[in-house]
Amino acid sequence: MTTEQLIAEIKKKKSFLCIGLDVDLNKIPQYLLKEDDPIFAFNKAIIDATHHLCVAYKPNTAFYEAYGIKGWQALEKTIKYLNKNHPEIFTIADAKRGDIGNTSTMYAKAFFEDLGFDSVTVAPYMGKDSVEPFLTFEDKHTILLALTSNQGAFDFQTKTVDGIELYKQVLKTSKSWQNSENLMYVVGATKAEYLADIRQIIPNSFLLVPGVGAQGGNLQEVCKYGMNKNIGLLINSSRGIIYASNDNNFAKAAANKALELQQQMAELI
Ligand SMILES: O=c1ccn([C@@H]2O[C@H](COP(=O)(O)O)[C@@H](O)[C@H]2O)c(=O)[nH]1
Repeated sequence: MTTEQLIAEIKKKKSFLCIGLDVDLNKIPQYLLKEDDPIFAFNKAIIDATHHLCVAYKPNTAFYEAYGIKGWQALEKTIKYLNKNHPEIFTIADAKRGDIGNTSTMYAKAFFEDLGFDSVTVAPYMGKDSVEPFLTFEDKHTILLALTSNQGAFDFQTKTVDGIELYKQVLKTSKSWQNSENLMYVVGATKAEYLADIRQIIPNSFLLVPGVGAQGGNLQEVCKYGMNKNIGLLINSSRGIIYASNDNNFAKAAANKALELQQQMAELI
């Protein structure tokens, strides 16, 4: 998907909501465990109930890898279902990859070509040659971790190196990489006070912002400092939406939570 198509979808739906599909078999309604593929059955119900309210879905691959081959098959079925039935929706494999160049190329092929995701999250720690292989894929997006939502972000990301905070160095340096127009960045909703500085460095890039909902990030704060002329934000909520209830009405409860966020977004656009 191109960035222009993503922007058009945001404007059409008046939503920049990304729903995280982080499926934990201990948290889903227990009757689904009787299905052949409970993870896919859960995802399908959530997608069917919420697709008109969001512009992106983000399965975190950890929640699939944890269930071995069955988990990976459920991930594959989920992305194929999305691409077939909702090609207008932006898909994010939250996999946080990145390695030496030839290995990164294989990661990129796995997520972009084999599975068919629009984007993948990548860690910047190994530098330019670990990220550039992802950037060579046309109309695919690499979402680089910049300033993450967790407490550990303060261990390294905000430390000063050569007179500049490391997360700012990641933003500045990555702009010089080949095909950097295919970059987006992760900034945690819990770090909203950093967004004005971040927008000075990358005014036009899209930001994936996790941390609204279960982690306590504030949607209005994020929008105040992080929104740009094209909105430029994908706000993710995972547990806060998909586990709104774990009874027979879980999909409806998820849709109600998604609607609450979408309505708040519509007022901010
Ligand atoms: O900085 C980051 C980067 C990624 N995540 C991921 O986003 C979701 C958040 O889930 P919630 O249930 O809405 O808290 C999850 O997959 C994280 O691994 C993040 O939280 N922060």
